[in-house]
Amino acid sequence: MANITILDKEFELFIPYEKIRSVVEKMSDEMNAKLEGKNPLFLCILNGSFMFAAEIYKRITLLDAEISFVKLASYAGTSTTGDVKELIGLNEHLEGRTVVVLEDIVDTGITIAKVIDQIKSKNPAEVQVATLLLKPDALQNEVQLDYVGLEIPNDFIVGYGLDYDGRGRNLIDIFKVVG
Ligand SMILES: O=P(O)(O)OC[C@H]1O[C@H](OP(=O)(O)OP(=O)(O)O)[C@H](O)[C@@H]1O
Ligand SMILES: Nc1nc2[nH]cnc2c(=O)[nH]1
Repeated sequence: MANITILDKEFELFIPYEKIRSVVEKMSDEMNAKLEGKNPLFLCILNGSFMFAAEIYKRITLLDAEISFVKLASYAGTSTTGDVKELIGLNEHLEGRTVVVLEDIVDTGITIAKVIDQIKSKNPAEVQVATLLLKPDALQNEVQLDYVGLEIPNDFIVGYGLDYDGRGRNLIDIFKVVG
């Protein structure tokens, strides 16, 4: 496939959709087995995870499963640490529930660590974390990951929900930056 250009960057095909689909199928099989008999709440972390979450969730066969959509929003905090991030859109009571976080990518691990902290503060019975992609060489801290689709090198990627400056989320395959 020919390279594509988004804004000022060139990208080459990296993970074709057929590969993504087989990874998603394997992950959802694993979740169906591990979550049997539970009433799990899947939490899609917007924006990037919308496509991954939809494809996982339609393969979840548990009749007691539920899904919700949340976003980690930044706002100018007054704390000395500067940037404060808060999970918004979470209306469900998490107390006593099994929560399964759905992320498209864990890069530095900063986002998922914040998400896990905020979910745990609401006293769920258990938190499980699923990510389609993991960049092991970029991870800054150890993070809890229960389901990992693919480990990838530390290159910038777009497609399948992931954007470059708002563009490229609609690409069905995943592309990586050239150069
Ligand atoms: O491990 P990290 O280095 O924290 O990076 C991972 C996060 O980066 C992306 O989100 P982004 O902040 O770009 O927002 P978006 O999902 O709305 O595109 C992605 O969806 C993850 O949530
Ligand atoms: N689009 C995109 N978002 C990211 N967030 C963290 N890593 C990445 C990446 O490689 N691509």
